[in-house]
Amino acid sequence: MDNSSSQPLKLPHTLEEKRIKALPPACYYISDFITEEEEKAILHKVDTAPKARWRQLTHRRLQTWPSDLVKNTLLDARPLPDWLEQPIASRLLSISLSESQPENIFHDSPHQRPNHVLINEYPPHTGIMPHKDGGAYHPVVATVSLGSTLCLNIYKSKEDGALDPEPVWRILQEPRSLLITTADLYTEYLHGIEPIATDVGLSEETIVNWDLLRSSELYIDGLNQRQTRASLTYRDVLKVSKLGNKLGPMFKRS
Ligand SMILES: O=C(O)CCC(=O)C(=O)O
Ligand SMILES: [Fe+2]
Repeated sequence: MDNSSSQPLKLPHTLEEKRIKALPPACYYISDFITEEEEKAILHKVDTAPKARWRQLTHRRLQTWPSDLVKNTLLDARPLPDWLEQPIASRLLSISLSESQPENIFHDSPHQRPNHVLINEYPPHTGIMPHKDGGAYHPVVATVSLGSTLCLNIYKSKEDGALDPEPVWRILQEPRSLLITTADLYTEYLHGIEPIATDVGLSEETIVNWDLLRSSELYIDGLNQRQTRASLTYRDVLKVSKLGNKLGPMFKRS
């Protein structure tokens, strides 16, 4: 493969260097987490997965690896396939929290690593309603974006429980970036993606990770024209069924 076009990755030594300071602790944004070649190879794997792997929703389609959850439980306890393990999961686990905390971001999760990947595909005009991820996962969410930039909105529930339709914060996610959200952002706030073709009003004032972007100059007109974006969401499912290992091949999906 021709690697001449790709820049070598400059990964940070610690996540702390890439913390989004305007957000409650702690969220991190690494603009160049994978190379263009790695992005291409992963997109190829996503696109060529067996048809039965896809679940088609009204607008969005998704894959789950190694499988869907049943009653918040992972029944299929097989490890992630190699193309989801390398380079993303291993790289994720190789970065320390900070100079004084050599542990990685999954060090205090039950399996000390992500055991589940959700792949979502968003053509332009496609989003995801504001939601919380719920109790099935350890509250660390690592999302790698492929193919296109788009804006993730963070919302707060009002006193009466209704959703405040104005996002409190907006995070821009570039292709090949990694976004990690944890703690309060996971449990107290909602997140969603607007079903639009162009993100508008982008600026240093409105985008909390503006200073961490790879190419903020692309958005100085305040606009981002979306292409199809795929996201890989890595999480640790708390409950893994022991029975899962014993299920016969009939129950297993390739
Ligand atoms: O695609 C994303 O970045 C968000 C996906 C998400 O929030 C979810 O699937 O729960
Ligand atoms: Fe979510």
